Amino acid sequence: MKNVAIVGGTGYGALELIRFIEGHDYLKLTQIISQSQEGHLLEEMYPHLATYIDAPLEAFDFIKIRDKIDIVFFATPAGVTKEMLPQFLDSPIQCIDLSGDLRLSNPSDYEKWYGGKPASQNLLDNAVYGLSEIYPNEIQGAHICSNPGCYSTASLLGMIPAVQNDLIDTSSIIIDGKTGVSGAGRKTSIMTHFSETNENVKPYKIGKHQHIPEIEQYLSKEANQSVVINMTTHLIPMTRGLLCTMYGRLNQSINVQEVHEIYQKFYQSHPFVRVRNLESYPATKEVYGSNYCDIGVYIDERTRQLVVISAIDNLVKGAAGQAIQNANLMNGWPVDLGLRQIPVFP
Ligand SMILES: NC(=O)C1=CN([C@@H]2O[C@H](COP(=O)(O)OP(=O)(O)OC[C@H]3O[C@@H](n4cnc5c(N)ncnc54)[C@H](OP(=O)(O)O)[C@@H]3O)[C@@H](O)[C@H]2O)C=CC1
Ligand SMILES: CC(=O)N[C@@H](CCC(=O)OP(=O)(O)O)C(=O)O
Repeated sequence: MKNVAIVGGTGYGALELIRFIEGHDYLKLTQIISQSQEGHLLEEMYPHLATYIDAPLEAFDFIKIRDKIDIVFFATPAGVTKEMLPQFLDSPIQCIDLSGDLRLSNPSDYEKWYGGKPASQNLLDNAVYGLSEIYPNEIQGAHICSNPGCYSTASLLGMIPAVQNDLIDTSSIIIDGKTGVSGAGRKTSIMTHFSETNENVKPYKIGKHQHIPEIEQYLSKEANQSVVINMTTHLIPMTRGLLCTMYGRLNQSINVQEVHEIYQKFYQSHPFVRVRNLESYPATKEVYGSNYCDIGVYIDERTRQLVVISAIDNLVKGAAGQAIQNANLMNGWPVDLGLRQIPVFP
């Protein structure tokens, strides 16, 4: 049994971590850390947790963590772990960061896309990128794991089989992304205000989304050449869910059956990526509350475009679920431990 702490205890990512840790055979939730609600019970804010958590929220105290915790999940906004994590470098505690602080290997990319000073090079060098299905060997035994962004997870799982198999012209990739409001976390804002989100679809962060350089970094790595993408993200009136429709121009004569077979083979040993049958395409409700990424493929014969559709729950495969999956990999446990829930439907 490993003792677990969560930092950022009152946020949405933390709530999902709690849900999965409760059902995990080898993880014991020992400490929930909150900078804003120290001393309070989580059920005061979240009555749905009544009877589950009886210990009060605690302030961050490295010494206390060092003495009793084996794994820390950081469900904090960008800007926090680059300051907090250096003190963990010399300890055996495994750290999993849900934020964007350690995802970009080039510090100048962080300054450009996130703003502010990047994490130290030492910290970046010590972190592995936690895209579970693609980098399981690097994640196994890792000390610090940087969990991917939600759009990055859906996009990379959707496009890596195509670029690794050289199916498309990598300069032609377009990603059309859509997400629900929980992607913005619990804090209130005009952006996610009910009356401005309900019955509305709005593009946001056009050309500026912080996941663009992350997707380019890992598509470039897998394609063995520099890849740039176009991605536009949209906020839609739902609570959870994220769907990316991706386009790339085919660079060879190949039919949809062959592409489908490539995708099926690519993910055959990965229980959380479900490649849909031909002519079946994923929807966010079909993965709601689960750690699945569902992928559908199509070829538009008129335009010779490969179309890949990828759906996840932003809070699960896009955040807390993948973080638990990474904890499983880091510790050599079955990858689906604590994550076997069927999606909630309807
Ligand atoms: N929501 C999503 O779908 C996804 C989120 N992520 C990332 O996961 C992380 C957590 O997201 P989410 O839970 O949705 O966000 P929330 O805003 O819901 O929660 C973040 C929590 O972090 C704590 N916090 C806020 N500011 C600070 C600070 N300056 N120092 C320390 N702690 C702070 C607060 O908890 P407290 O006051 O209790 O400490 C806050 O509730 C973020 O980096 C986010 O970008 C990644 C993928 C998807
Ligand atoms: C609706 C909304 O705002 N969604 C967020 C989701 C990204 C996220 O939370 O990821 P990181 O901050 O960890 O990169 C966004 O698009 O920025």
